[in-house]
Amino acid sequence: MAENRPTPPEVDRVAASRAAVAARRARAKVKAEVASGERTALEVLATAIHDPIGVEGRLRVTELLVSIPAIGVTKMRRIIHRLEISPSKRLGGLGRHQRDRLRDFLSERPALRHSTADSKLIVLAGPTAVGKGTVAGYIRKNYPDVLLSVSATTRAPRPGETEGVSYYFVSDDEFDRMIAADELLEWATVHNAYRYGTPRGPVDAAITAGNSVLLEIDLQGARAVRRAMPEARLVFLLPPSWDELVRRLIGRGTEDAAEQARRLETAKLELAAQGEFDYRVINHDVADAAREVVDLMEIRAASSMP
Ligand SMILES: Nc1ncnc2c1ncn2[C@@H]1O[C@H](COP(=O)(O)OP(=O)(O)OP(=O)(O)O)[C@@H](O)[C@H]1O
Ligand SMILES: Nc1nc2c(ncn2[C@@H]2O[C@H](COP(=O)(O)O)[C@@H](O)[C@H]2O)c(=O)[nH]1
Repeated sequence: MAENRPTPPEVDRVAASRAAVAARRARAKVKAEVASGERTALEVLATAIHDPIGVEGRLRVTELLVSIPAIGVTKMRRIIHRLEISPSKRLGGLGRHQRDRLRDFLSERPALRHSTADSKLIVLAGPTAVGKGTVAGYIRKNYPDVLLSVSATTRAPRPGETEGVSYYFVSDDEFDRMIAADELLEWATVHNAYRYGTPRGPVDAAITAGNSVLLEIDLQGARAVRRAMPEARLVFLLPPSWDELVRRLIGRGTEDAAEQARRLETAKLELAAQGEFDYRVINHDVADAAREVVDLMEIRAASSMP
Protein backbone atom coordinates (compact mmCIF):
# COMPACT_ATOMS: atom_id res chain seq x y z
CA MET A 1 0.00 0.00 0.00
CA ALA A 2 1.27 3.39 -1.03
CA GLU A 3 0.68 5.02 2.40
CA ASN A 4 2.98 2.42 4.13
CA ARG A 5 5.90 3.11 1.84
CA PRO A 6 8.53 5.57 3.12
CA THR A 7 8.34 9.01 1.54
CA PRO A 8 11.49 10.17 -0.34
CA PRO A 9 13.03 12.13 2.61
CA GLU A 10 12.40 9.11 4.85
CA VAL A 11 14.06 6.85 2.26
CA ASP A 12 17.11 9.12 2.43
CA ARG A 13 17.15 9.01 6.24
CA VAL A 14 16.84 5.19 6.36
CA ALA A 15 19.57 4.75 3.75
CA ALA A 16 21.83 7.21 5.55
CA SER A 17 21.34 5.49 8.89
CA ARG A 18 22.04 2.06 7.32
CA ALA A 19 25.21 3.44 5.72
CA ALA A 20 26.29 4.94 9.05
CA VAL A 21 25.79 1.59 10.83
CA ALA A 22 27.73 -0.24 8.10
CA ALA A 23 30.57 2.31 8.30
CA ARG A 24 30.71 2.02 12.10
CA ARG A 25 30.89 -1.77 11.83
CA ALA A 26 33.64 -1.57 9.21
CA ARG A 27 35.65 0.78 11.46
CA ALA A 28 35.09 -1.51 14.45
CA LYS A 29 36.45 -4.40 12.38
CA VAL A 30 39.62 -2.45 11.55
CA LYS A 31 40.07 -1.57 15.24
CA ALA A 32 39.63 -5.22 16.26
CA GLU A 33 42.22 -6.27 13.67
CA VAL A 34 44.73 -3.81 15.12
CA ALA A 35 43.92 -4.86 18.69
CA SER A 36 44.48 -8.53 17.89
CA GLY A 37 47.68 -7.87 15.94
CA GLU A 38 46.15 -9.13 12.69
CA ARG A 39 47.02 -5.76 11.11
CA THR A 40 49.48 -3.18 12.31
CA ALA A 41 48.54 0.43 12.89
CA LEU A 42 51.14 1.34 10.27
CA GLU A 43 49.40 -0.80 7.67
CA VAL A 44 46.08 0.87 8.50
CA LEU A 45 47.67 4.32 8.16
CA ALA A 46 49.20 3.34 4.80
CA THR A 47 45.78 2.22 3.51
CA ALA A 48 44.21 5.45 4.75
CA ILE A 49 46.80 7.53 2.92
CA HIS A 50 46.12 5.58 -0.26
CA ASP A 51 42.34 5.91 0.09
CA PRO A 52 41.44 8.85 2.37
CA ILE A 53 37.69 8.33 2.04
CA GLY A 54 37.76 4.55 2.54
CA VAL A 55 37.09 2.79 5.86
CA GLU A 56 40.62 3.33 7.16
CA GLY A 57 40.61 6.96 6.01
CA ARG A 58 37.41 7.59 8.02
CA LEU A 59 38.98 6.18 11.19
CA ARG A 60 39.90 8.82 13.77
CA VAL A 61 43.53 8.97 14.86
CA THR A 62 42.30 8.58 18.45
CA GLU A 63 40.43 5.37 17.54
CA LEU A 64 43.49 3.91 15.82
CA LEU A 65 45.76 4.70 18.76
CA VAL A 66 43.54 3.21 21.46
CA SER A 67 43.15 0.05 19.37
CA ILE A 68 46.84 -0.59 19.88
CA PRO A 69 47.50 -2.86 22.84
CA ALA A 70 49.27 -0.85 25.55
CA ILE A 71 47.80 2.51 24.58
CA GLY A 72 45.01 3.58 26.86
CA VAL A 73 43.01 6.80 26.70
CA THR A 74 45.43 8.78 28.88
CA LYS A 75 48.44 7.75 26.87
CA MET A 76 46.58 8.35 23.58
CA ARG A 77 45.78 11.93 24.67
CA ARG A 78 49.44 12.55 25.48
CA ILE A 79 50.51 11.11 22.12
CA ILE A 80 48.17 13.19 19.97
CA HIS A 81 49.10 16.29 21.97
CA ARG A 82 52.80 15.58 21.35
CA LEU A 83 52.15 14.88 17.65
CA GLU A 84 50.07 18.08 17.44
CA ILE A 85 47.04 16.28 16.02
CA SER A 86 43.52 17.35 16.93
CA PRO A 87 41.37 14.58 18.57
CA SER A 88 38.74 15.06 15.85
CA LYS A 89 41.15 14.31 12.98
CA ARG A 90 40.51 11.29 10.79
CA LEU A 91 43.42 9.40 9.24
CA GLY A 92 42.35 10.45 5.76
CA GLY A 93 42.24 14.11 6.76
CA LEU A 94 45.74 14.42 8.19
CA GLY A 95 48.07 17.01 6.77
CA ARG A 96 51.40 15.83 5.37
CA HIS A 97 53.42 16.79 8.45
CA GLN A 98 50.90 15.26 10.85
CA ARG A 99 50.87 12.08 8.80
CA ASP A 100 54.68 11.94 8.82
CA ARG A 101 54.81 12.48 12.58
CA LEU A 102 52.23 9.74 13.16
CA ARG A 103 54.05 7.37 10.80
CA ASP A 104 57.38 8.06 12.56
CA PHE A 105 55.75 7.47 15.94
CA LEU A 106 54.28 4.13 14.84
CA SER A 107 57.48 3.04 13.08
CA GLU A 108 59.78 3.81 15.99
CA ARG A 109 58.01 1.52 18.40
CA PRO A 110 58.62 -2.15 17.68
CA ALA A 111 56.00 -3.22 20.20
CA LEU A 112 53.35 -1.34 18.25
CA ARG A 113 54.27 -3.01 14.98
CA HIS A 114 53.85 -6.58 16.09
CA SER A 115 51.13 -8.51 17.77
CA THR A 116 51.50 -8.56 21.53
CA ALA A 117 48.46 -10.71 22.06
CA ASP A 118 50.36 -13.63 23.56
CA SER A 119 52.64 -11.67 25.86
CA LYS A 120 51.91 -11.95 29.56
CA LEU A 121 55.35 -11.17 30.87
CA ILE A 122 56.08 -7.57 31.79
CA VAL A 123 59.54 -6.44 32.82
CA LEU A 124 59.74 -3.25 34.88
CA ALA A 125 63.18 -1.67 34.96
CA GLY A 126 64.59 1.80 35.53
CA PRO A 127 67.24 3.65 37.48
CA THR A 128 67.80 3.24 41.18
CA ALA A 129 65.21 4.91 43.43
CA VAL A 130 62.89 5.79 40.55
CA GLY A 131 60.21 3.86 42.44
CA LYS A 132 60.19 0.42 40.80
CA GLY A 133 59.77 -1.34 44.14
CA THR A 134 57.12 1.13 45.26
CA VAL A 135 55.13 0.77 42.04
CA ALA A 136 55.52 -3.03 42.11
CA GLY A 137 54.37 -3.05 45.76
CA TYR A 138 51.33 -0.98 44.83
CA ILE A 139 50.51 -3.48 42.08
CA ARG A 140 50.93 -6.40 44.51
CA LYS A 141 48.48 -4.79 46.91
CA ASN A 142 45.92 -3.46 44.48
CA TYR A 143 46.03 -5.91 41.57
CA PRO A 144 46.12 -9.38 43.13
CA ASP A 145 45.71 -11.07 39.73
CA VAL A 146 49.23 -10.07 38.78
CA LEU A 147 51.99 -12.37 39.96
CA LEU A 148 55.01 -10.46 41.19
CA SER A 149 58.13 -12.50 40.76
CA VAL A 150 60.17 -12.69 43.98
CA SER A 151 63.88 -12.48 43.20
CA ALA A 152 66.73 -14.18 44.95
CA THR A 153 69.51 -11.88 46.17
CA THR A 154 72.80 -12.14 47.99
CA ARG A 155 72.32 -8.77 49.70
CA ALA A 156 71.17 -8.56 53.30
CA PRO A 157 67.54 -7.64 54.12
CA ARG A 158 66.77 -3.99 54.84
CA PRO A 159 64.63 -3.11 57.84
CA GLY A 160 61.03 -4.03 57.04
CA GLU A 161 61.86 -6.47 54.24
CA THR A 162 60.37 -9.94 54.52
CA GLU A 163 61.90 -13.23 53.36
CA GLY A 164 59.91 -14.69 50.47
CA VAL A 165 57.97 -11.47 49.90
CA SER A 166 60.60 -8.79 49.28
CA TYR A 167 63.29 -11.26 48.18
CA TYR A 168 64.67 -14.70 48.88
CA PHE A 169 67.78 -13.70 50.79
CA VAL A 170 70.38 -16.34 49.97
CA SER A 171 74.08 -16.91 50.57
CA ASP A 172 76.67 -16.73 47.78
CA ASP A 173 76.91 -20.51 47.81
CA GLU A 174 73.17 -20.93 47.44
CA PHE A 175 73.13 -18.40 44.58
CA ASP A 176 75.93 -20.38 42.87
CA ARG A 177 73.87 -23.53 43.29
CA MET A 178 70.79 -21.90 41.75
CA ILE A 179 72.82 -20.80 38.72
CA ALA A 180 74.38 -24.25 38.30
CA ALA A 181 70.96 -25.93 38.55
CA ASP A 182 69.59 -23.54 35.87
CA GLU A 183 66.95 -22.37 38.33
CA LEU A 184 67.28 -18.70 37.32
CA LEU A 185 65.63 -17.22 34.26
CA GLU A 186 68.20 -14.42 34.45
CA TRP A 187 70.62 -13.05 36.99
CA ALA A 188 73.03 -10.14 37.29
CA THR A 189 75.46 -8.44 39.61
CA VAL A 190 73.77 -5.10 40.19
CA HIS A 191 75.54 -1.81 41.03
CA ASN A 192 78.79 -3.85 41.07
CA ALA A 193 77.75 -5.16 44.44
CA TYR A 194 75.32 -8.04 45.03
CA ARG A 195 73.79 -10.68 42.80
CA TYR A 196 70.08 -10.76 42.00
CA GLY A 197 68.17 -13.34 39.96
CA THR A 198 64.66 -14.32 38.86
CA PRO A 199 63.61 -17.87 39.85
CA ARG A 200 62.43 -19.54 36.66
CA GLY A 201 59.86 -21.98 38.12
CA PRO A 202 57.15 -19.58 39.35
CA VAL A 203 57.37 -17.48 36.15
CA ASP A 204 56.98 -20.50 33.88
CA ALA A 205 54.12 -21.87 35.99
CA ALA A 206 52.21 -18.57 35.97
CA ILE A 207 52.59 -18.08 32.22
CA THR A 208 51.54 -21.66 31.53
CA ALA A 209 48.45 -21.08 33.68
CA GLY A 210 47.66 -17.97 31.59
CA ASN A 211 48.45 -15.44 34.31
CA SER A 212 50.30 -12.15 34.01
CA VAL A 213 53.71 -11.85 35.60
CA LEU A 214 55.66 -8.75 36.56
CA LEU A 215 59.45 -8.81 36.95
CA GLU A 216 61.03 -5.82 38.68
CA ILE A 217 64.68 -6.14 37.67
CA ASP A 218 67.67 -4.15 36.46
CA LEU A 219 68.71 -3.26 32.91
CA GLN A 220 71.02 -6.27 32.45
CA GLY A 221 68.20 -8.55 33.61
CA ALA A 222 65.73 -6.86 31.22
CA ARG A 223 68.10 -7.47 28.33
CA ALA A 224 68.58 -11.11 29.34
CA VAL A 225 64.80 -11.67 29.54
CA ARG A 226 64.39 -10.12 26.10
CA ARG A 227 66.91 -12.60 24.72
CA ALA A 228 65.32 -15.58 26.51
CA MET A 229 61.68 -14.58 25.97
CA PRO A 230 61.31 -12.13 23.08
CA GLU A 231 57.56 -11.94 23.69
CA ALA A 232 58.17 -10.15 27.03
CA ARG A 233 57.25 -6.47 27.08
CA LEU A 234 59.85 -4.16 28.56
CA VAL A 235 58.74 -1.09 30.52
CA PHE A 236 61.19 1.61 31.59
CA LEU A 237 60.15 3.64 34.63
CA LEU A 238 61.40 7.22 34.50
CA PRO A 239 61.69 9.86 37.23
CA PRO A 240 60.06 13.25 36.62
CA SER A 241 63.61 14.71 36.66
CA TRP A 242 67.19 13.82 37.61
CA ASP A 243 66.99 16.02 40.73
CA GLU A 244 63.86 14.19 41.85
CA LEU A 245 65.66 10.86 41.37
CA VAL A 246 68.52 12.03 43.60
CA ARG A 247 65.99 13.33 46.14
CA ARG A 248 64.22 9.94 46.21
CA LEU A 249 67.48 8.04 46.63
CA ILE A 250 68.73 10.26 49.43
CA GLY A 251 65.27 10.49 50.99
CA ARG A 252 64.97 6.71 51.13
CA GLY A 253 68.03 6.70 53.33
CA THR A 254 68.85 3.02 52.87
CA GLU A 255 72.32 3.47 51.32
CA ASP A 256 75.40 5.26 52.58
CA ALA A 257 76.95 8.07 50.53
CA ALA A 258 79.38 5.76 48.69
CA GLU A 259 76.61 3.34 47.68
CA GLN A 260 74.38 6.27 46.63
CA ALA A 261 77.16 7.58 44.37
CA ARG A 262 77.67 4.12 42.87
CA ARG A 263 73.95 3.73 42.20
CA LEU A 264 73.75 7.17 40.56
CA GLU A 265 76.60 6.24 38.23
CA THR A 266 74.68 3.10 37.19
CA ALA A 267 71.52 5.24 36.84
CA LYS A 268 73.17 7.40 34.16
CA LEU A 269 73.96 4.30 32.08
CA GLU A 270 70.45 2.92 32.61
CA LEU A 271 68.78 6.18 31.59
CA ALA A 272 70.85 6.19 28.41
CA ALA A 273 69.40 2.76 27.53
CA GLN A 274 65.72 3.72 27.83
CA GLY A 275 65.31 3.62 24.03
CA GLU A 276 65.69 -0.18 24.12
CA PHE A 277 62.40 -0.48 25.97
CA ASP A 278 58.95 -1.01 24.47
CA TYR A 279 57.23 1.46 26.79
CA ARG A 280 58.23 4.35 29.02
CA VAL A 281 56.24 5.38 32.07
CA ILE A 282 57.04 8.47 34.15
CA ASN A 283 56.57 7.86 37.87
CA HIS A 284 55.02 11.19 38.92
CA ASP A 285 52.42 9.42 41.00
CA VAL A 286 52.63 5.82 42.18
CA ALA A 287 48.99 4.88 41.53
CA ASP A 288 49.04 6.38 38.00
CA ALA A 289 52.31 4.66 37.11
CA ALA A 290 51.01 1.33 38.46
CA ARG A 291 47.83 1.75 36.43
CA GLU A 292 49.83 2.35 33.25
CA VAL A 293 51.87 -0.80 33.83
CA VAL A 294 48.82 -2.92 34.64
CA ASP A 295 46.98 -1.57 31.59
CA LEU A 296 49.56 -3.35 29.44
CA MET A 297 48.59 -6.66 30.99
CA GLU A 298 44.86 -6.12 31.05
CA ILE A 299 44.72 -5.29 27.37
CA ARG A 300 46.88 -8.26 26.54
CA ALA A 301 44.93 -10.60 28.78
CA ALA A 302 41.64 -9.49 27.23
CA SER A 303 42.91 -9.73 23.66
CA SER A 304 44.33 -13.21 24.21
CA MET A 305 40.94 -14.59 25.26
CA PRO A 306 39.35 -17.01 22.79
N1 LIG B 1 55.81 8.66 42.68
C1 LIG B 1 56.61 8.90 43.74
N2 LIG B 1 56.63 10.12 44.30
C2 LIG B 1 57.43 10.38 45.37
N3 LIG B 1 58.26 9.47 45.94
C3 LIG B 1 58.28 8.23 45.40
C4 LIG B 1 57.46 7.88 44.29
N4 LIG B 1 57.69 6.59 43.99
C5 LIG B 1 58.61 6.15 44.86
N5 LIG B 1 58.95 7.13 45.73
C6 LIG B 1 59.93 7.06 46.81
O1 LIG B 1 61.23 6.98 46.21
C7 LIG B 1 62.07 6.15 46.99
C8 LIG B 1 62.66 5.05 46.10
O2 LIG B 1 61.63 4.15 45.73
P1 LIG B 1 61.93 2.61 45.51
O3 LIG B 1 62.70 2.07 46.64
O4 LIG B 1 60.62 1.99 45.18
O5 LIG B 1 62.86 2.68 44.21
P2 LIG B 1 63.49 1.50 43.33
O6 LIG B 1 63.40 1.97 41.90
O7 LIG B 1 62.88 0.21 43.66
O8 LIG B 1 64.99 1.57 43.80
P3 LIG B 1 66.18 0.47 43.70
O9 LIG B 1 66.38 0.14 42.27
O10 LIG B 1 67.35 1.25 44.24
O11 LIG B 1 65.79 -0.68 44.54
C9 LIG B 1 61.24 5.61 48.15
O12 LIG B 1 61.50 6.38 49.30
C10 LIG B 1 59.81 5.80 47.67
O13 LIG B 1 58.92 5.99 48.74
N1 LIG C 1 68.72 -8.58 37.10
C1 LIG C 1 67.98 -8.54 38.21
N2 LIG C 1 67.88 -7.40 38.91
C2 LIG C 1 67.11 -7.38 40.00
C3 LIG C 1 66.41 -8.53 40.43
N3 LIG C 1 65.72 -8.20 41.56
C4 LIG C 1 65.97 -6.91 41.81
N4 LIG C 1 66.80 -6.41 40.88
C5 LIG C 1 67.31 -5.05 40.78
O1 LIG C 1 68.34 -4.82 41.70
C6 LIG C 1 68.43 -3.44 41.98
C7 LIG C 1 68.71 -3.18 43.41
O2 LIG C 1 67.65 -3.59 44.19
P1 LIG C 1 67.61 -3.28 45.77
O3 LIG C 1 66.39 -4.00 46.26
O4 LIG C 1 68.89 -3.77 46.35
O5 LIG C 1 67.50 -1.78 45.89
C8 LIG C 1 67.14 -2.83 41.47
O6 LIG C 1 67.44 -2.14 40.26
C9 LIG C 1 66.28 -4.01 41.17
O7 LIG C 1 65.40 -3.76 40.09
C10 LIG C 1 66.54 -9.71 39.67
O8 LIG C 1 65.95 -10.76 39.97
N5 LIG C 1 67.32 -9.67 38.58
